This record gives sequence, C-alpha cells and structure tokens, in this order.
Amino acid sequence: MTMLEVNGLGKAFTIHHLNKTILAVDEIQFSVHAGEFLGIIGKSGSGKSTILKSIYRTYLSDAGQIIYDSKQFGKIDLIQASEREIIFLRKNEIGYVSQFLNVMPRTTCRELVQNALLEMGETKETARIETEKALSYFEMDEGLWDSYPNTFSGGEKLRLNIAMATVKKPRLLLLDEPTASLDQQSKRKVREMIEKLKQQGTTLVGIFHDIEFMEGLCDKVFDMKSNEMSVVLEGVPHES
Ligand SMILES: Nc1ncnc2c1ncn2[C@@H]1O[C@H](COP(=O)(O)OP(=O)(O)OP(=O)(O)O)[C@@H](O)[C@H]1O
Repeated sequence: MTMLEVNGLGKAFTIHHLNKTILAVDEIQFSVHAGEFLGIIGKSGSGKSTILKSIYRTYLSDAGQIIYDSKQFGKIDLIQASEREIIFLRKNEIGYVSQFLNVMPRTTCRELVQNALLEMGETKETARIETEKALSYFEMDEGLWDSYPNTFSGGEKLRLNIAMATVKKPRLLLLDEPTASLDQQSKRKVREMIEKLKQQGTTLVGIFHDIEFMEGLCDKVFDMKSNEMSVVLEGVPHES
C-alpha cells in the first residue's frame, strides 16, 4: 500500500531584498509504501529539508502533489489540505523531528511529551506512564524532567524532540537530521526506536548526514543529484 506519493513537487523562495528567486526543489518524484523507510541523500543546499518541510506543510509548495494515505481522511493532497486537516494530521498521524527544538515556552520537558499524547486523546494516566517510559528510554536525566528545555544541551534537546515525536507512534515520521549532535549510545537508541516503529508499521522519510547510520535502516534512497529513487539492496547508500 502506497502511504506517500510525491509527484512533480516544486518549491521556490523569493528573496525580496535581493529581488531574486531560488528554485529549491523541482519536479521531485518518489513514493513510499507503508512501513518503509526512504532516505533522502544529496549535497548541502540541494533541497532535502525543503522536501520534508513541504510534506509537513511548514512550507507550502508551488507545484505538484503530495498524496498521503491518511487514516482519518483517506487519500489527501497535503498541498491542498485545509489548515484544520493539517493540524489534525500533525496531532495524530504525522511526526516531524529536526535538529531544532521548537516548543511552547514555560512548558517542562515532561509536560511537552505528555501534551503530545493528551492532544491525540490518550488518558492522563496513560500519558503519564508513556511519557516516563519515553524519557527513560532516551536516557533523559530524571532531574531534567520537570525543567524547561531552553537550558538543555543540544543532545538533550534532540532526545526530547525525538521522544515527543516517537511516543505518538506516528503513521508517518519525517526525520530531518535527528542524530546530528548525538553520541554513539544515543544514536543506537534512536536507531532501535526507528526499527521498532518500522515493525509497528510506521512509514519513514529521513535525511542523515551520517550515511552509515542509514545502513540497514533504509529500504529506498532518493538521490537529489539524479532526482531518482533506488531500492537499497545491501550495504550503505552512497553520498552524491
Ligand atoms: N525559508 C527559506 N527562504 C529562502 N531560501 C530557502 C529557505 N529554505 C531553504 N532555502 C534555500 O533552498 C535551498 C535548499 O535548502 P534546503 O535546506 O532544503 O537544503 P538541504 O539539502 O536540506 O541542505 P543541508 O544539507 O545543508 O541542510 C537552499 O539554497 C536554501 O538556501
């Protein structure tokens, strides 16, 4: 079953003060089946993050279609979807993790993870238990659970980000360099979690500078250089 189909995706940015337009991505085409992991590779500035942000609708694309098979809405074009539909999908079906923590101010680490579960309808008790499990799993120091994350280290912020997104067991998970500032032990944890989610049917699209991290995780690779998708048979996908 195709979970995500990107057809002819294009996105340009207008830089007003320079009076110029940058074509960030053009004619992007790929598809991902349920439970598959698609890795996007390509050099810096080639448009990898723009693709993920277009899927999550942080950016509104200028051309093409992004057809997502939603549990709630059936097949839906994420470019045409209403704000209300996008908010629902972000709460319930589609997760996004980047290197940057962008969260409600004056909300503790524990509350952030709990709120993610409460907004998808979990009971307070389940949210409490699952939150503690997720924070322990990603080895967040218990002394930080009731602190505000603005003072957290880069790695702590990242682990919180990943905990918030994965605790919801999203149907589609978008990973934009989620292991950027993590140590080997934390990377292993993230990898294990990705494997677990895959087994549970989560579909993933991810970008990793650390190509070795992708080894054995990705089923397919989309190469920005050739604008083509290939199936990973064995080994490590090559950087373009
Ligand atoms: N919000 C924006 N406004 C203007 N230009 C942007 C914006 N976002 C991205 N771009 C431009 O679009 C192009 C693609 O950027 P993008 O971040 O998608 O690349 P990337 O492949 O993810 O890069 P990296 O690997 O360095 O993170 C770049 O030239 C970038 O400067």
